Amino acid sequence: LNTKKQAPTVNSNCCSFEDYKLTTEWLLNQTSHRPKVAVICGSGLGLLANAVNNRQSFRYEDIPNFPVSTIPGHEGCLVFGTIKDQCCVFMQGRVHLYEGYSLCKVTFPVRIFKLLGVETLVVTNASGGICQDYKVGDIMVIKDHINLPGFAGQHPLCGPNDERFGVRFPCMSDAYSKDLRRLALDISSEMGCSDFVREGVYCMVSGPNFETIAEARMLQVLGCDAVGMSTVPEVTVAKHCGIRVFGLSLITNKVSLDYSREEMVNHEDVLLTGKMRAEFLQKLVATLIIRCNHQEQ
Ligand SMILES: O=P(O)(O)O[C@@H]1C[C@H](O)[C@@H](CO)O1
Ligand code: HPA
Repeated sequence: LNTKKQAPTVNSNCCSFEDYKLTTEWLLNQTSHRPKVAVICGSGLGLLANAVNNRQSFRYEDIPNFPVSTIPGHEGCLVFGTIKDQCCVFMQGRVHLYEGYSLCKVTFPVRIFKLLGVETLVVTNASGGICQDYKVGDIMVIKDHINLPGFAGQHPLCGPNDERFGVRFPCMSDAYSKDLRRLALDISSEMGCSDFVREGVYCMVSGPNFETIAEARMLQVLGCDAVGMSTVPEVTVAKHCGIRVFGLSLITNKVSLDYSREEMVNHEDVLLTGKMRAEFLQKLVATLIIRCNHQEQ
């Protein structure tokens, strides 16, 4: 009698191991770069990849199985190259749940990075500041996150677990590397920029609308310092498969917590703030990449 339980077919597990393998092999055949660090660039932050030398770039639509960005500020290019002697790969733009992608597709690139041999993932995003001390243009080193869609079952690891990537019940209490957080704060201080670099908790909402005031107040009570529409699924999948994670969130707007406030947030302003902090962010990420291997894992 076969007692092995039949795994349910669920939407969230739309990619098979063969899909991941096919994409990885395609990339390995196209490039001789073998990155150890991957960077995901958030809204308006694709210019972080400008630090890369010996570039080789692929459009997402040309990579088999790769999800394609549909949002302005997400160029949709996978850029391989080097920063000093560190081989790295940058995603210029990501895809989001609200674009209609399953979380399996949203996190597809992370598992490709794993199979390519990536050991460290740097995630970046644009977010709204909930913490009252935060100002537009501040950079928040992500200390921890709240997976709000995950509470409602929108979780990238729902569905049959593939042990080739990780365990069924991964620990998330140390999702963001303490060593890399400390390194980023040291680099910021060396650059004389500590006054606008903070550490805090990022909360993911599904979007695409920005928060109502009542929702923003609820997030404040929950302990969120910043709110955005990405990152958490990628971090969860990276941590599941043993990739070390570091996260940066650019505060592009202050979230309204007050009914008398008349400012309205929009995506164009989010992208503009990215441009304002481009130079600093690029230097911070590049220096972190150069120095990250000298840190304990
Ligand atoms: O990809 P990220 O999280 O940086 O994008 C943020 C959240 C929304 O996608 C968009 C709103 O302006 O920017
Ligand atoms: O205020 C925001 N809310 C959610 N996502 C965001 N991304 C940039 N700003 C915001």
